[in-house]
Formats: sequence, structure tokens, C-alpha cells
Amino acid sequence: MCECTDMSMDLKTPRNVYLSAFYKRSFAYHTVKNRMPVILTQIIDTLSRTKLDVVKEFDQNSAEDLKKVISELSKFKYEIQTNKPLTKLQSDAPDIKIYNDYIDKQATEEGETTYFNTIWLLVECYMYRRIKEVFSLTDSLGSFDYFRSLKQEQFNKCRAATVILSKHLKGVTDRGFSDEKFTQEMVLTYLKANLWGNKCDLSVTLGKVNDVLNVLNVTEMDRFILVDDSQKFYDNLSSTEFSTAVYIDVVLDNAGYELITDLILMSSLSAAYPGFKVRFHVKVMPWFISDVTETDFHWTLQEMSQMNDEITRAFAKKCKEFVSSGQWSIIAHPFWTYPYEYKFMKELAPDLYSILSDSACVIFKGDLNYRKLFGEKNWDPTTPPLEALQGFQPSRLLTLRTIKADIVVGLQPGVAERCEKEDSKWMENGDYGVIHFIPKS
Ligand SMILES: O=P(O)(O)OC[C@@]1(O)O[C@H](CO)[C@@H](O)[C@@H]1O
Ligand SMILES: [Mn+2]
Repeated sequence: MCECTDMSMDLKTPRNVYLSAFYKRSFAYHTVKNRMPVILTQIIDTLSRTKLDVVKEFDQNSAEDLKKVISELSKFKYEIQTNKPLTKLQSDAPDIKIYNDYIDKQATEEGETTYFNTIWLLVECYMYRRIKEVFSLTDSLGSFDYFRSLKQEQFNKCRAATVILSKHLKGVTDRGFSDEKFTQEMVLTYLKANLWGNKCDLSVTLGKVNDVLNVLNVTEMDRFILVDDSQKFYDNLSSTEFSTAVYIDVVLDNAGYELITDLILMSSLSAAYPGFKVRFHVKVMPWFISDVTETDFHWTLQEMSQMNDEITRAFAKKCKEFVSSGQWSIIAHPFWTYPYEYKFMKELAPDLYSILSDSACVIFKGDLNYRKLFGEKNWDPTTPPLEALQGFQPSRLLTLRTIKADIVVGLQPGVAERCEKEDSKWMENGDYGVIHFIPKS
């Protein structure tokens, strides 16, 4: 048995405390013990398999650098598996101090900040930040996106779904948005297609596109949406107060199928409500395997603009025009890859907080955003979302998230118990979803 299992307690996470691998009967424990080492092994294997391609793309020194990277990543995997303290990051990047201070702060409270006793969010974010650092500290591989091939494969698997969605959107925009009932039906359909797109992140599914080809039959999935505020969002969207604001912000999650559904949703909103400008928030570094970087965003549009299907090409062209005209913009703020919950944004990234405060609504995509929004705690599932936000309220907020971690809020009494009976893995497998709309208070 590995040392780490001895450190953890055979317990479920108690209510209202931070999720942590300290509790053996938690998804956090399973992630740190099993999933994180597998992710590191996968990177090492891919690098070993594709070394010649990497050397071709970068310079000759990269062969040596690759060896160093592989050895550093193996060492790192061993540190996790043997529950060593998190080592300080070393580069001079601006976010390093944020990480190192956090490690120190937890050490003061916990004795040592180790993988199996500290906060799960810190451990998991640290892993992705440390991987990035290993590459950054080489001479030749600093800009290498080691998840690029996985993200691109994922896109390739959903080309057929992209064509279906593009054709559907064309039908909708050709008809126009003068009929209120039709507009509402389409916005809600795309919103839900977008919600289910979140099932396809690479860190949990490792790339299975599942049943998403059934992309637009969203109503048959409605019973799996445990909180559905989509109608409230729509009602606000068409209210005057809402529509006098200029921006809608989307904090993107995964590349591949989910990003396609983001583009469809935001294109439909941009066509129906041309007064809005859309700001897409992306990650500054490869993150949780499939998260969108600015390069992924442009790569996706470029691929779509070269597909066989003419309607998909026209859709890509339209998206590119939105970007070049400034109706859409892309923001890559380093805060999104900090290990902190969003209640700390005002203090740690006041510039970003002020951008979001200027928005009609901020749409948070996916599971990790949900964890950060609601403070990564094992809340009682009936806790009101406003309470779990702990003061983070720059604007109206909308969350579109399939449940893939053991945190959920805002459920009616009895719902969590029903789900538990239906499926003991209901908080891990992404089969259930939540759509919370939180108006300004
Ligand atoms: O944010 P996403 O892409 O929806 O999901 C990220 C995720 O796969 O990573 C974590 C586990 O490693 C969980 O929070 C979640 O399941
Ligand atoms: Mn993700």
C-alpha cells in the first residue's frame, strides 16, 4: 500500500469543510491517488512516443530538454504518490508568488502542505501549474502545449456534430428572431446543448464524445438537470435593465465539443441581441487537459473554416468576423489559473473583477469554475447559491455545469437523496447537470 493511503482518513468529507484527499471516501482522494498520477504518466508516455515530432517542431536542444522534462515529471509523480510536501515553484512568472504564499499559508495551518492533507483545489491547480513550470524552465519547450494533440483529437471526433450544429444554427438565423416564442425556444435549446457539452472534458472522460451526437434532443435530458434556471436567465436577457448593458462574459471551459456549443450559443445570442458584445475568457496556459487557450480558440475557428461542409465554413467565417469587428473579444487573465476560489478575485485580481462588474451577465462554464465559484466546500446540497458564493457577486451569474466533483448547492430537499439512490456516482460522472442563475442582489 502506498504511504499516502495511511495519511488519509476512511471518512466522507464532513459538511462545510474544504474538499481534500484527506477524506478517503471522497472524489478528491480518488483524484489525487489515482487520476493525477495517470495524467502525469500520460504526458510522459505521449512525450516519449512523439519525441521526434517535438524535436522537429522545436530545435535540436529540445531532445535534451525532453529528457529533463520526463525525468522531472516522473519525480513529481513520485512526490504525489508518497505524499511529500508541495515544493515551491521556482520561475519568476508573476503568479508564482501567489502559489508559494498559499503553500506557506497552509503549512502554517497544517504543519506541512502535503498532497493528501491540504485543500484539493490547491493540489490540483498546483499540479497543472507545476507541469507548466517544468516546461518553462527548459530552453526550448517553454511555449509547448503538451495537451494540444489531445485537444485536437477531441475536436476531430466531433466534426460530424459540428456540422449538425452549424446547419441547425443556419436554419435558426435564416428564420430570424422576430418571433419571441421561437427566440426563447432556441436560446433555451442552445443553452442546454451547451450544458451537456460540458460532459466532454478530457480530464474525466479522457475524450469520449459519448452520446453527444444526439446534440439537439435536449428536452429528453431535462430530468437530469437538477436545478434549471434557464427560463429565469432568458427572462432577464429580454428585460430592459439587462439589455442596456454592453457585455456578456463567458468564462470558457473545455476545447473540442464544448467549445463548439459555446460558439453556437454565443452566435445565436449575438444574432438575436446584436447590442451585446461578448467577451470570452480563456486560460493563459494548458490547464486541466482540455481547457481552452487563446491558441485553441483560433485553431478551432481555423479548422472549421477548412471543413468540407459549406455551412460550417460560413459559420466559422461569421465567428471570425465577430472577432475582427470587436463584437467578440478574448481575454486571457492569469487569475483563471490561480489556485483560488472566486471570492478572492476582488483582492487578487481587481482589474478582472472590474471587467466582470461591467457585464450584463457572467456565464461560468463547467465543473472547475463551479468549484471555484462556490468555494470548493462540501456544502449541504440545499445551501442557497448566494450563500455559497460568499460575497462574490460582480454581476448576474449563470452557471452551466455537469456535476463531476462532490460539491453541489441550491437543490430542493430530497433531490440529492433521490440521486444517490439512482446512481451512487452521480456527483462524479457528469450525467447530472445544474443551471443556476443568480440575479444581482
Ligand atoms: O471543469 P471541467 O472541465 O468541467 O471538469 C474538470 C474536472 O474534470 O476536473 C476535476 C477533477 O480532476 C473535476 O472538478 C472535474 O471533473
Ligand atoms: Mn475543463
